[in-house]
Amino acid sequence: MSVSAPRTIPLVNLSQFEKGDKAQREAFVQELGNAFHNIGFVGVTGHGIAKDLIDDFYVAAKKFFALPVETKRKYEVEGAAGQRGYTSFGKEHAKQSQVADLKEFYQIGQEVRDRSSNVFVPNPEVTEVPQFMSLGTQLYRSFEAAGGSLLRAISLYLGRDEKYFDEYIVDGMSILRAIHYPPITQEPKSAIRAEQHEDINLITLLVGASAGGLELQNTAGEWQEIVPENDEIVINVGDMLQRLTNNYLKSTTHRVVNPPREQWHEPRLSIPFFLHPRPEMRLDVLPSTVTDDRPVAYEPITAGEYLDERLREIGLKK
Ligand SMILES: O=C(O)CCC(=O)C(=O)O
Ligand SMILES: [Fe+2]
Repeated sequence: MSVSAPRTIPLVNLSQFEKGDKAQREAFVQELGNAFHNIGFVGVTGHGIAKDLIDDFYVAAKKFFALPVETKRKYEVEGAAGQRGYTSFGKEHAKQSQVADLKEFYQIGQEVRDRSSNVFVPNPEVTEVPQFMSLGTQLYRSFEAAGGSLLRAISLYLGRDEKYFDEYIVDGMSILRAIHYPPITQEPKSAIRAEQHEDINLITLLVGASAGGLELQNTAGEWQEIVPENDEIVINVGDMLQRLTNNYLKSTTHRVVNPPREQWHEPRLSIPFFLHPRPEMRLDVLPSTVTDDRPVAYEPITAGEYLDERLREIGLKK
Protein backbone atom coordinates (compact mmCIF):
# COMPACT_ATOMS: atom_id res chain seq x y z
CA MET A 1 0.00 0.00 0.00
CA SER A 2 1.40 3.39 -0.85
CA VAL A 3 1.87 5.89 1.94
CA SER A 4 -1.02 8.02 0.76
CA ALA A 5 -3.55 5.21 0.26
CA PRO A 6 -6.45 5.59 2.68
CA ARG A 7 -6.80 2.89 5.30
CA THR A 8 -9.74 0.50 5.04
CA ILE A 9 -9.99 0.11 8.82
CA PRO A 10 -9.17 2.51 11.68
CA LEU A 11 -6.01 2.04 13.75
CA VAL A 12 -5.95 2.18 17.57
CA ASN A 13 -3.18 1.78 20.13
CA LEU A 14 -4.01 -0.60 22.98
CA SER A 15 -1.30 0.79 25.28
CA GLN A 16 -3.39 3.96 25.41
CA PHE A 17 -6.05 1.92 27.21
CA GLU A 18 -3.70 -0.14 29.35
CA LYS A 19 -1.32 2.65 30.41
CA GLY A 20 -3.08 5.89 29.55
CA ASP A 21 -4.82 8.45 31.75
CA LYS A 22 -8.60 8.68 32.08
CA ALA A 23 -9.07 10.79 28.96
CA GLN A 24 -6.88 8.51 26.84
CA ARG A 25 -8.71 5.44 28.07
CA GLU A 26 -12.07 6.99 27.30
CA ALA A 27 -10.90 8.01 23.84
CA PHE A 28 -9.71 4.46 23.19
CA VAL A 29 -13.03 2.97 24.29
CA GLN A 30 -14.91 5.24 21.86
CA GLU A 31 -12.54 4.61 18.93
CA LEU A 32 -12.59 0.83 19.39
CA GLY A 33 -16.33 0.68 20.00
CA ASN A 34 -17.16 2.90 17.03
CA ALA A 35 -14.92 0.78 14.78
CA PHE A 36 -16.71 -2.39 15.93
CA HIS A 37 -20.10 -0.72 15.46
CA ASN A 38 -19.41 0.84 12.06
CA ILE A 39 -17.00 -1.57 10.34
CA GLY A 40 -16.55 -4.60 12.61
CA PHE A 41 -12.78 -4.43 12.03
CA VAL A 42 -9.92 -2.44 13.55
CA GLY A 43 -6.10 -2.44 13.40
CA VAL A 44 -4.32 -2.52 16.77
CA THR A 45 -0.77 -1.55 17.72
CA GLY A 46 0.62 -1.47 21.26
CA HIS A 47 -0.90 -4.93 21.80
CA GLY A 48 2.00 -6.33 23.83
CA ILE A 49 2.42 -9.47 21.70
CA ALA A 50 6.18 -9.84 21.27
CA LYS A 51 7.38 -9.71 17.68
CA ASP A 52 10.01 -12.38 18.35
CA LEU A 53 7.37 -14.76 19.61
CA ILE A 54 5.27 -14.25 16.49
CA ASP A 55 8.30 -14.64 14.23
CA ASP A 56 9.50 -17.78 16.02
CA PHE A 57 6.08 -19.41 15.93
CA TYR A 58 5.85 -18.55 12.27
CA VAL A 59 9.09 -20.42 11.58
CA ALA A 60 7.89 -23.43 13.60
CA ALA A 61 4.54 -23.43 11.77
CA LYS A 62 6.32 -23.37 8.39
CA LYS A 63 8.36 -26.40 9.49
CA PHE A 64 5.20 -28.21 10.51
CA PHE A 65 3.40 -27.59 7.22
CA ALA A 66 6.52 -28.68 5.29
CA LEU A 67 6.24 -32.19 6.82
CA PRO A 68 4.89 -35.00 4.62
CA VAL A 69 1.11 -35.14 4.66
CA GLU A 70 1.14 -38.64 6.26
CA THR A 71 3.09 -37.18 9.18
CA LYS A 72 0.75 -34.21 9.52
CA ARG A 73 -2.25 -36.51 9.47
CA LYS A 74 -0.97 -38.21 12.62
CA TYR A 75 -2.11 -34.97 14.30
CA GLU A 76 -5.71 -35.21 13.20
CA VAL A 77 -7.44 -35.58 16.55
CA GLU A 78 -10.33 -38.01 16.62
CA GLY A 79 -13.51 -36.54 18.11
CA ALA A 80 -12.19 -32.97 18.36
CA ALA A 81 -14.09 -31.57 15.32
CA GLY A 82 -10.86 -29.94 14.11
CA GLN A 83 -10.65 -27.92 17.32
CA ARG A 84 -7.33 -29.56 18.18
CA GLY A 85 -4.47 -30.54 15.91
CA TYR A 86 -4.32 -30.78 12.14
CA THR A 87 -7.06 -30.32 9.54
CA SER A 88 -5.96 -31.35 6.06
CA PHE A 89 -6.27 -29.45 2.79
CA GLY A 90 -9.75 -29.34 1.28
CA LYS A 91 -11.76 -30.08 4.42
CA GLU A 92 -13.26 -26.85 5.77
CA HIS A 93 -15.74 -24.86 3.73
CA ALA A 94 -17.66 -21.67 4.44
CA LYS A 95 -21.18 -22.23 5.73
CA GLN A 96 -23.04 -21.37 2.49
CA SER A 97 -20.41 -22.99 0.26
CA GLN A 98 -20.05 -26.56 -1.04
CA VAL A 99 -16.48 -25.94 -2.23
CA ALA A 100 -13.65 -26.37 0.27
CA ASP A 101 -11.14 -23.59 0.93
CA LEU A 102 -7.56 -23.84 -0.43
CA LYS A 103 -5.97 -24.25 2.99
CA GLU A 104 -4.75 -26.63 5.68
CA PHE A 105 -4.47 -25.61 9.32
CA TYR A 106 -3.44 -26.56 12.82
CA GLN A 107 -5.42 -25.58 15.90
CA ILE A 108 -4.19 -25.24 19.45
CA GLY A 109 -6.84 -25.09 22.16
CA GLN A 110 -7.07 -24.13 25.80
CA GLU A 111 -4.71 -25.64 28.34
CA VAL A 112 -6.78 -25.13 31.49
CA ARG A 113 -4.97 -23.81 34.58
CA ASP A 114 -6.24 -26.63 36.77
CA ARG A 115 -5.51 -29.81 34.80
CA SER A 116 -7.75 -31.90 37.05
CA SER A 117 -10.76 -29.94 35.83
CA ASN A 118 -9.93 -30.19 32.12
CA VAL A 119 -13.13 -30.54 30.12
CA PHE A 120 -11.32 -30.14 26.80
CA VAL A 121 -9.64 -32.62 24.48
CA PRO A 122 -5.88 -32.25 25.18
CA ASN A 123 -3.50 -30.74 22.59
CA PRO A 124 -1.14 -33.28 21.06
CA GLU A 125 2.62 -32.65 21.27
CA VAL A 126 4.18 -32.21 17.81
CA THR A 127 7.31 -34.33 18.17
CA GLU A 128 8.81 -33.49 14.74
CA VAL A 129 8.86 -29.75 15.55
CA PRO A 130 9.52 -29.59 19.29
CA GLN A 131 9.21 -25.77 19.56
CA PHE A 132 5.83 -25.71 17.82
CA MET A 133 3.63 -26.42 20.84
CA SER A 134 5.66 -24.49 23.42
CA LEU A 135 5.77 -21.37 21.22
CA GLY A 136 2.13 -21.86 20.23
CA THR A 137 1.06 -22.08 23.86
CA GLN A 138 3.00 -18.92 24.75
CA LEU A 139 1.48 -17.08 21.82
CA TYR A 140 -1.96 -18.36 22.87
CA ARG A 141 -1.51 -16.74 26.30
CA SER A 142 -0.34 -13.44 24.79
CA PHE A 143 -3.34 -13.32 22.49
CA GLU A 144 -5.65 -14.20 25.35
CA ALA A 145 -4.27 -11.28 27.39
CA ALA A 146 -4.52 -8.75 24.55
CA GLY A 147 -8.01 -9.99 23.68
CA GLY A 148 -9.09 -9.73 27.33
CA SER A 149 -7.95 -6.13 27.37
CA LEU A 150 -9.89 -5.31 24.20
CA LEU A 151 -13.00 -6.90 25.68
CA ARG A 152 -12.60 -4.77 28.81
CA ALA A 153 -12.72 -1.68 26.61
CA ILE A 154 -15.76 -3.09 24.79
CA SER A 155 -17.54 -3.74 28.11
CA LEU A 156 -17.13 -0.06 28.95
CA TYR A 157 -18.35 0.94 25.49
CA LEU A 158 -21.47 -1.15 26.11
CA GLY A 159 -22.00 0.62 29.43
CA ARG A 160 -21.18 -2.45 31.51
CA ASP A 161 -18.69 -3.18 34.22
CA GLU A 162 -15.15 -3.25 32.82
CA LYS A 163 -14.70 -6.85 34.00
CA TYR A 164 -17.94 -8.15 32.48
CA PHE A 165 -16.20 -10.63 30.13
CA ASP A 166 -13.34 -11.57 32.47
CA GLU A 167 -14.94 -14.54 34.22
CA TYR A 168 -16.13 -15.98 30.91
CA ILE A 169 -12.80 -15.94 29.14
CA VAL A 170 -10.73 -17.61 31.89
CA ASP A 171 -10.35 -21.19 30.63
CA GLY A 172 -12.51 -20.27 27.64
CA MET A 173 -12.73 -22.22 24.38
CA SER A 174 -10.36 -19.96 22.42
CA ILE A 175 -8.40 -21.39 19.51
CA LEU A 176 -5.07 -20.41 18.01
CA ARG A 177 -5.08 -21.40 14.35
CA ALA A 178 -2.01 -21.52 12.11
CA ILE A 179 -3.22 -21.54 8.51
CA HIS A 180 -1.16 -22.52 5.49
CA TYR A 181 -2.43 -21.63 2.05
CA PRO A 182 -0.10 -23.59 -0.24
CA PRO A 183 1.17 -22.31 -3.58
CA ILE A 184 -1.49 -22.55 -6.27
CA THR A 185 -0.43 -24.97 -9.00
CA GLN A 186 -3.42 -25.04 -11.33
CA GLU A 187 -6.37 -22.81 -12.12
CA PRO A 188 -8.81 -23.31 -9.22
CA LYS A 189 -12.33 -24.10 -10.52
CA SER A 190 -14.11 -21.77 -8.17
CA ALA A 191 -12.33 -22.15 -4.86
CA ILE A 192 -10.47 -19.30 -3.22
CA ARG A 193 -8.04 -19.39 -0.32
CA ALA A 194 -10.82 -18.68 2.18
CA GLU A 195 -14.38 -18.21 0.94
CA GLN A 196 -16.40 -15.33 2.38
CA HIS A 197 -17.54 -16.00 5.93
CA GLU A 198 -18.10 -14.51 9.36
CA ASP A 199 -16.16 -15.74 12.39
CA ILE A 200 -18.05 -17.69 15.05
CA ASN A 201 -16.38 -16.42 18.23
CA LEU A 202 -16.45 -13.15 20.26
CA ILE A 203 -13.48 -11.42 18.61
CA THR A 204 -10.64 -12.57 16.34
CA LEU A 205 -7.06 -11.30 16.57
CA LEU A 206 -5.07 -11.93 13.39
CA VAL A 207 -1.32 -11.62 13.01
CA GLY A 208 1.18 -12.05 10.30
CA ALA A 209 -0.79 -12.47 7.14
CA SER A 210 2.44 -13.12 5.23
CA ALA A 211 0.94 -12.00 1.95
CA GLY A 212 -2.02 -9.91 0.84
CA GLY A 213 -5.46 -11.19 0.03
CA LEU A 214 -7.57 -10.45 3.11
CA GLU A 215 -10.67 -8.48 2.22
CA LEU A 216 -13.75 -7.28 4.07
CA GLN A 217 -17.16 -6.55 2.62
CA ASN A 218 -18.31 -3.03 3.42
CA THR A 219 -21.91 -1.98 4.03
CA ALA A 220 -22.27 -1.10 0.32
CA GLY A 221 -21.36 -4.72 -0.53
CA GLU A 222 -17.94 -3.84 -1.98
CA TRP A 223 -14.80 -5.82 -1.22
CA GLN A 224 -11.98 -3.83 0.32
CA GLU A 225 -8.44 -5.08 0.88
CA ILE A 226 -6.97 -4.95 4.39
CA VAL A 227 -3.23 -4.34 4.46
CA PRO A 228 -1.81 -4.40 7.98
CA GLU A 229 1.42 -2.48 8.48
CA ASN A 230 4.45 -3.38 10.60
CA ASP A 231 3.39 -4.85 13.92
CA GLU A 232 -0.29 -4.06 13.52
CA ILE A 233 -2.70 -6.89 14.27
CA VAL A 234 -6.15 -7.03 12.74
CA ILE A 235 -9.12 -7.50 15.06
CA ASN A 236 -12.67 -8.29 14.05
CA VAL A 237 -16.00 -8.89 15.72
CA GLY A 238 -17.33 -12.46 15.51
CA ASP A 239 -20.91 -13.72 15.48
CA MET A 240 -21.03 -14.35 19.24
CA LEU A 241 -20.36 -10.70 20.06
CA GLN A 242 -22.71 -9.58 17.31
CA ARG A 243 -25.40 -11.84 18.76
CA LEU A 244 -24.83 -10.70 22.34
CA THR A 245 -25.12 -7.06 21.23
CA ASN A 246 -28.19 -7.64 19.05
CA ASN A 247 -26.26 -6.64 15.87
CA TYR A 248 -25.01 -3.39 17.41
CA LEU A 249 -21.42 -4.60 16.98
CA LYS A 250 -20.94 -5.99 13.47
CA SER A 251 -19.56 -9.38 12.54
CA THR A 252 -18.35 -8.37 9.11
CA THR A 253 -18.05 -10.77 6.19
CA HIS A 254 -14.47 -11.33 5.02
CA ARG A 255 -12.48 -13.65 2.76
CA VAL A 256 -8.99 -14.38 1.47
CA VAL A 257 -8.71 -14.11 -2.31
CA ASN A 258 -6.21 -15.88 -4.56
CA PRO A 259 -3.21 -13.84 -5.61
CA PRO A 260 -2.57 -12.84 -9.23
CA ARG A 261 -1.04 -15.63 -11.31
CA GLU A 262 2.52 -14.24 -10.98
CA GLN A 263 2.25 -14.84 -7.22
CA TRP A 264 0.68 -18.30 -7.32
CA HIS A 265 3.99 -19.86 -6.24
CA GLU A 266 3.93 -17.90 -2.98
CA PRO A 267 2.34 -19.68 -0.05
CA ARG A 268 0.50 -17.63 2.55
CA LEU A 269 0.63 -18.21 6.28
CA SER A 270 -1.61 -16.48 8.77
CA ILE A 271 -2.29 -16.89 12.48
CA PRO A 272 -5.74 -15.97 13.71
CA PHE A 273 -6.69 -16.32 17.38
CA PHE A 274 -10.40 -16.94 17.83
CA LEU A 275 -11.35 -15.69 21.26
CA HIS A 276 -14.17 -17.80 22.65
CA PRO A 277 -15.77 -17.67 26.09
CA ARG A 278 -16.45 -20.64 28.34
CA PRO A 279 -19.19 -22.89 26.94
CA GLU A 280 -21.69 -21.94 29.65
CA MET A 281 -21.61 -18.21 28.85
CA ARG A 282 -25.06 -17.09 27.80
CA LEU A 283 -25.22 -15.17 24.52
CA ASP A 284 -28.79 -13.90 25.12
CA VAL A 285 -28.99 -10.36 23.77
CA LEU A 286 -28.07 -7.67 26.27
CA PRO A 287 -31.27 -5.77 27.16
CA SER A 288 -29.41 -2.44 26.80
CA THR A 289 -28.93 -3.12 23.08
CA VAL A 290 -32.65 -3.61 22.39
CA THR A 291 -34.53 -0.53 21.14
CA ASP A 292 -37.65 0.16 19.09
CA ASP A 293 -35.48 0.32 15.96
CA ARG A 294 -33.50 -2.72 17.02
CA PRO A 295 -35.90 -5.36 18.36
CA VAL A 296 -34.53 -8.62 19.77
CA ALA A 297 -32.96 -10.44 16.81
CA TYR A 298 -31.87 -13.75 18.36
CA GLU A 299 -33.10 -16.59 20.54
CA PRO A 300 -31.34 -17.22 23.86
CA ILE A 301 -28.43 -19.71 23.54
CA THR A 302 -25.19 -20.62 25.30
CA ALA A 303 -21.77 -20.25 23.65
CA GLY A 304 -21.29 -24.03 23.76
CA GLU A 305 -24.58 -24.75 21.99
CA TYR A 306 -23.91 -22.07 19.40
CA LEU A 307 -20.40 -23.35 18.64
CA ASP A 308 -21.73 -26.85 18.16
CA GLU A 309 -24.31 -25.65 15.66
CA ARG A 310 -21.71 -23.71 13.67
CA LEU A 311 -19.09 -26.48 13.56
CA ARG A 312 -21.66 -28.74 11.90
CA GLU A 313 -22.40 -26.07 9.28
CA ILE A 314 -18.76 -25.76 8.24
CA GLY A 315 -18.12 -29.47 7.93
CA LEU A 316 -15.90 -29.92 10.99
CA LYS A 317 -18.44 -31.72 13.16
CA LYS A 318 -20.64 -34.65 12.11
O1 LIG B 1 -5.95 -15.95 6.65
C1 LIG B 1 -6.46 -14.88 6.97
O2 LIG B 1 -5.86 -13.82 6.83
C2 LIG B 1 -7.86 -14.83 7.54
C3 LIG B 1 -8.44 -16.18 7.82
C4 LIG B 1 -9.82 -16.13 8.37
O3 LIG B 1 -10.56 -15.21 8.16
C5 LIG B 1 -10.31 -17.23 9.24
O4 LIG B 1 -9.62 -18.28 9.34
O5 LIG B 1 -11.38 -17.08 9.85
FE1 LIG C 1 -12.28 -15.30 9.44
